[in-house]
Formats: sequence, C-alpha cells, structure tokens
Amino acid sequence: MGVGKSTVGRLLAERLGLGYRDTDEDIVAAEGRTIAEIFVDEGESAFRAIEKRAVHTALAEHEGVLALGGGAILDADTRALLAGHRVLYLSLDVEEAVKRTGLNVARPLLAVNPRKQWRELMEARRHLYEEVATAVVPTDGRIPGEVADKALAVLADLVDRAMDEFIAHGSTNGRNPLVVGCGWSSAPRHGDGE
Ligand SMILES: Nc1ncnc2c1ncn2[C@@H]1O[C@H](COP(=O)(O)OP(=O)(O)OP(=O)(O)O)[C@@H](O)[C@H]1O
Ligand SMILES: O=C(O)C1=C[C@@H](O)[C@@H](O)[C@H](O)C1
Ligand SMILES: [Mg+2]
Repeated sequence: MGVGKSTVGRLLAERLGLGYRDTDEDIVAAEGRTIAEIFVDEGESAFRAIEKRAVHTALAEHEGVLALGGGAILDADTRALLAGHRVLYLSLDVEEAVKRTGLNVARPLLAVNPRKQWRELMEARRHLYEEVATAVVPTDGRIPGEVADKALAVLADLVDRAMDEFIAHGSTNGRNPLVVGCGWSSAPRHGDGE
C-alpha cells in the first residue's frame, strides 16, 4: 500500500503508449463514495467483495496497464486470474512507505498507527505478492520516473526471455512473446493468439 502502483502505473502506460486503469478509481466511480467511506459504511469484507468484482471486470476488459488496490491479492480467485497476466510487484521498505502515505485518511487500513499497521500488513501479504508476481521491482530510493524505467527494463527482459524460450523450444507456455502490452495485467489472456 502506498508503494506507487497508481503513480508508476500511469507513467508506465504513457511510456508504453497503452491505456491506464486503476481498480480503486473504478470502485470510487461506480460506488459514488470514497474507499474510506465504503470501509466506514460497510466494513472491509464488503469492500473486498466490491473490489473483487472490480478487479475481475477490469482484467476482462482492459488491455493496457492496470493498477490494483494493495489488498486485491487477498482473494484466491483473483490470484488465480492474475496467473494469466504479467504482474509486477513494486516492493518498498516500511520507513519509506510511511513517508509516502503519511497519515492519509484515504487509506483506512493505515488510519491508526500507520508504521505498525503497514509492517503487519506486509508481513501477512508478502508471500501473496510474491506468489502472483512475474517480477519484482524495488522502489526504495527511486523517484517514480526511475521506477517506471526499471519496470520497462524488467518487462523488456521478460519479453526477451520468452523469445529465447520460443526459439529454443517452439513454445512459450501459452504466452505470446511478441505482445508488448506488458504491465500489471496486460499479458494476453488464455486463448489469445490461437
Ligand atoms: N517512487 C516514489 N518516490 C516517492 N514518492 C512516491 C513514489 N511513488 C509514489 N510516491 C508517492 O507516494 C504516495 C503513494 O503513491 P500511490 O498512490 O501511487 O501508491 P499506491 O501503491 O497506488 O497506493 P494504494 O495501495 O493506496 O493504491 C503518493 O503521494 C505518490 O506521489
Ligand atoms: O492495501 C489495502 O488493503 C488497500 C489499498 C488501497 O489500494 C485501497 O484498495 C484500500 O485502501 C485498501
Ligand atoms: Mg493506488
């Protein structure tokens, strides 16, 4: 949470010439209320149900870069869906995360004791982020433009490796190595390219 998914996702989409979409923004637009209001009105589990629908819709509809909410990966069905996409995990150290998010009331899970909350959330979630990640991009000490540069390099490397695999084995395990629309969610869906 607060690692820069939305900030870097937008930059990355610009640099790739792709569309950008953000599931938190989709939720706010569809619900007509802020995420903090949804948490206060209905609680976290209701928010997670809304978020799950928003993420599944965006994954089905969107072809560019998709920024997810920080807790979207808590849902097992969502994690399974992400397996068909190129997913970048933007990592961050707790001290810098707290500086970035501060006491921002827009993030209800960090409203009280943000340092402790952020650390506990990360400890509980890190294995899930790692499970869905195609690659990790560390963001500590990098300004957003540098994170986007690093993400582009990581994506180029993924495409190179897929090409090598294709040349060596005539197969890329169902992924098309020439699709450049890489990002949080833009890999070809299962069945594409057939
Ligand atoms: N690399 C960076 N260096 C410094 N500040 C950053 C960096 N990336 C993002 N920020 C700042 O940190 C804050 C959080 O960024 P952002 O909203 O993009 O995070 P997020 O991962 O989308 O958060 P959430 O999980 O709540 O959606 C913003 O104020 C943003 O300007
Ligand atoms: O990490 C989280 O659980 C969250 C992150 C944000 O993107 C929002 O989806 C919401 O504040 C919850
Ligand atoms: Mg965001």
